[in-house]
Amino acid sequence: MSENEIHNVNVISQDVLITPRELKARLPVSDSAEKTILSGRKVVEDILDGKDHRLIVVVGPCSIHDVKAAKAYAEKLAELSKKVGDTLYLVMRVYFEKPRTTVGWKGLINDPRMDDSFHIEEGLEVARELLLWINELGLPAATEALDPISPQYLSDLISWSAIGARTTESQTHREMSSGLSMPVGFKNGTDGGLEVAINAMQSVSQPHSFLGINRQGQCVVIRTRGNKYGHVVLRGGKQPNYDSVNIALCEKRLEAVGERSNIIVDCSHANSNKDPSLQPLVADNIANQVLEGNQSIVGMMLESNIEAGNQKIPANLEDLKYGVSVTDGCIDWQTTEKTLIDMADKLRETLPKRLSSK
Ligand SMILES: O=C[C@H](O)[C@H](O)COP(=O)(O)O
Ligand SMILES: C=C(OP(=O)(O)O)C(=O)O
Repeated sequence: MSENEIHNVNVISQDVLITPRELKARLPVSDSAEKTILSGRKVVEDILDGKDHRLIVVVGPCSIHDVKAAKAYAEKLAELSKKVGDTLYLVMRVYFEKPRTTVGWKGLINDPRMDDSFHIEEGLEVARELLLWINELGLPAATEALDPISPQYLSDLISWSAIGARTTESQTHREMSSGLSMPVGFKNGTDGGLEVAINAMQSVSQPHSFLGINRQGQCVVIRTRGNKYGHVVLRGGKQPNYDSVNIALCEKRLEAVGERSNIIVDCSHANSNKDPSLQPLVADNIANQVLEGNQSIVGMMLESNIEAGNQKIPANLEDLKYGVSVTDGCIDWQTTEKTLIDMADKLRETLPKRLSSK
């Protein structure tokens, strides 16, 4: 029997990729980017440790598809950060990898030209260049860690990572998270199940040994220390789960397993019934819960872009509308700015007091 009959039956081809070391040598971390990354991780850790009174706000496009628009968005967010930074710590959502319910465009790394040509090496390079640029602007970056190999190429530039609702239960993602250098938020499951996120937190805080790649691109056994900065991100399921009852249930579950009560609320996805225009209402509800004395909400997430809504990827890419999401619908810039300024104004006096009573 020839080897071809039992090997790679469904594989068409394999392309050797640039190594993480080569890509990093081509696009090294500059001093100013490093400063942003170190301080970004430190502030997020301090908030999770109850040492910084601010709320973490992960805000930005559902996915990045246009680098020019992403940079224009980042410039606006960096300006806004100066206005609300005493109360809200803004981290830009820079999501390059999209987990799909069935099939669809999987993001800028997988298919940077958005034409099913899947130039993944180009995608990694474009992603790294953009992350460097955003960090050099002084804005920390957040992303979803979906592919277990891509962090070797990019995660040195990330200050906060999410594990998505579709992968929180996956052992591979928990192992990877146990070795990531930044705090990691675990979404509840798409059905609303909280246990998967609670279990994930318990798993990632422990050391793991698993298969991965090193900087030279070799297959290695990675042995990790465990990540002490896992936390829950409530994103809703069959129903929204940002209300005070669901927050209290989550607090009780965390307490029962001996985990710190740190909760980020995703105002989008099932918490807004996938209607982006509802996100400011969810954000306002969160602000009210904090005003009323909630101690465990440490942040929130908003899907926001330059323009509102979303668009299908057109056959002719020249027909793409500038600044509009090609995945989930987003709120526009004006709404984002108003939502965050209102929230900061509302919480400016309360948040520092909350810290002293924690
Ligand atoms: O945030 C993005 C989407 O909700 C997620 O990637 C699933 O998208 P889909 O259901 O359109 O595939
Ligand atoms: C896919 C996302 O969210 P979730 O995993 O909650 O569906 C996302 O935030 O882009």
